[in-house]
Amino acid sequence: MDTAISLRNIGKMYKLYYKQQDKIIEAFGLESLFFWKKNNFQEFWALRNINLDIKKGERVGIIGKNGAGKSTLLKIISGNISPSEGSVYVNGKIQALMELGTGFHPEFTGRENIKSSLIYHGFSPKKIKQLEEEIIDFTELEDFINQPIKYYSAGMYARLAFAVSTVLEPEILIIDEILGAGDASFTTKCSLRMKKLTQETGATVLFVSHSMDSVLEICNRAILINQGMLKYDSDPLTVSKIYNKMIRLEDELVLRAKEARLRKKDCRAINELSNEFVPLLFRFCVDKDHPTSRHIFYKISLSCDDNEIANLMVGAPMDNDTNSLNKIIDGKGMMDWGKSQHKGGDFFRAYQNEEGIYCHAPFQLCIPKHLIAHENIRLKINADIDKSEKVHLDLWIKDNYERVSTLDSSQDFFDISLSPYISRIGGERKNLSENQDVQQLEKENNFSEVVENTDLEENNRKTEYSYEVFKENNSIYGTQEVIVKSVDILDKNNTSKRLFFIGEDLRFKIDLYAKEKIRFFVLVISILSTEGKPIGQVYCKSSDLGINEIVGSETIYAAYQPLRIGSGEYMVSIGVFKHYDLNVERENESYCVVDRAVFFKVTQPESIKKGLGAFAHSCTWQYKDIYLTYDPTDHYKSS
Ligand SMILES: Nc1ncnc2c1ncn2[C@@H]1O[C@H](COP(=O)(O)OP(=O)(O)OP(=O)(O)O)[C@@H](O)[C@H]1O
Repeated sequence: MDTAISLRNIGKMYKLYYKQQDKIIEAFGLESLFFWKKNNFQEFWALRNINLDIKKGERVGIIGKNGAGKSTLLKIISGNISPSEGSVYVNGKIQALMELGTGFHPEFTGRENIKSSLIYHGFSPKKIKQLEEEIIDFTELEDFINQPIKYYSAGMYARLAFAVSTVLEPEILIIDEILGAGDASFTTKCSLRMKKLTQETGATVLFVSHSMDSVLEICNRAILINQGMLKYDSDPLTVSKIYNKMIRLEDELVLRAKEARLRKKDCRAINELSNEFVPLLFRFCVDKDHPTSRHIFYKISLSCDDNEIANLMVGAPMDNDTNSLNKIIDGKGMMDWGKSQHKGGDFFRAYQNEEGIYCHAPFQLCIPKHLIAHENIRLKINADIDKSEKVHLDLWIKDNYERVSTLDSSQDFFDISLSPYISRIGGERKNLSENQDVQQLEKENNFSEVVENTDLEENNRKTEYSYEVFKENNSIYGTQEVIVKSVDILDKNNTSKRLFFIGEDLRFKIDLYAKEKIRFFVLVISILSTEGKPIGQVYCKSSDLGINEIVGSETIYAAYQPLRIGSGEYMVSIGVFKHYDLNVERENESYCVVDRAVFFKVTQPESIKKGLGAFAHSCTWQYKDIYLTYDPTDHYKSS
């Protein structure tokens, strides 16, 4: 039999206790105490519906964002925790290198730890002597081997743990992140050893790492775990491309969400994701207190002009993750959401009588702040509504839930315009958490992150990078006889983008507007680092473009073909000046300057592993009368 691991319908549910003492009470078996409310926890599915077969000799990389469920999966396979549902079949002796600090004694020296591990595994004294030297040799820790390992760095520890585990010739080797602590040359050494192990002894390797390079180097198969589900299973290159694309799309969304909010000189790193979104609190309810039947909900999403901007797979793992922007709110005994379920690959929950004291089934979806006033925001719901009663959809606006729609059983897909409602949230200054349910939840369940204080009015932006936005952000100055009406950043397909690769084509589209006739102006674009350091400046006179006068609207493009600046975040100032003299220090008189209020980001193509530096300069090589022009961006483009 060549199967090493087989997982069928694996799911892992953690009980999240509302109060710490509930956990302790259950752990000590004191549930019978009269004052303890039974079932005082939330069910949190960290993994669900995982089906996976791994053959002997495969080296499988497990990829996914933080909190995706990778470690939970490995712990289930290694037997550290048991699954809540499904079956695990493991064929072979497992060695698991999971967390630093496990397996070794901190007070023992490196050598003593090696010996005790080998003794534990029943090797003869002669074999121990031979393996001890082999391990020390592999770790290159000769100088430290007689020191207690409590003084070891994470990298040193990783070397020792890896070397010991691999000489034990495991049939299945599980490695979770630990090699990340080592340096690049050590990773290569480990990679070779793992390949040897799989080829010579048919060992199977499961490997978790955030480093895509290590996965590509070590593995011959990769799986992508996202929000507790197995999303892709293919060769490492394909899966790493899908993963990188997923990360890039999220990056792009954050950049766009961020851009409408950023003020002059306010160029913090993109790390406060949740600050860029407005939570919308919805609920399902019926005319009575509780539904009399079961109404099934599958997927709920928000879209803007048909682009999905938020989605919630109801019933899928982590659908009630309090750290998520989009989630159902399922306080037990408070809400009427049934348990998370799945059938034939579809996840769902029922809205049913759970005797929740709030008599409804609430959920939250987050909308990027700059889209709150958009005229085409729609809520899409896949559901199976029982015909015995109507289910209402309400949205929390000002101090109340307001009815947005009523869902009846004649359809299973609902497409509801939200714009009339959420534009009113735009005028709302109140903290959503003044909602009584949410307050109660926060109090009882520590769900403080369910809703946050959102200064909605202030973020009620019209469009991205428009004159109105610049003005509201105090990012504009000048006489305004000509104004920068809007700015967009386009790629070579004219798609609006904020995230570019070095060597890609980037074009600024600048819409100008003059109420009265203006005969001459100079357009200047200045790119700066987010610390304010000038990176590059270009300018152009209107007369050079054949513009003899401007009245009304005109569009001017500035193309960077190719973009030569290196990885990083950049801000852009765009100025329309009356004249532009490079030889004077003081600022030239301006019609309109958009000051450091347009942002974009540059990354390098994933296939390029070397750091490309701050600027992709071209150069001409010469040898005697041979001239050879080398443009690095030609190379990046083909990558
Ligand atoms: N003992 C636990 N109790 C409750 N929740 C847990 C527990 N262990 C993990 N979780 C939750 O399960 C989810 C998956 O966690 P896991 O550690 O498997 O993710 P991961 O993909 O390994 O993340 P990372 O890359 O950050 O290590 C997370 O939301 C985590 O908070």
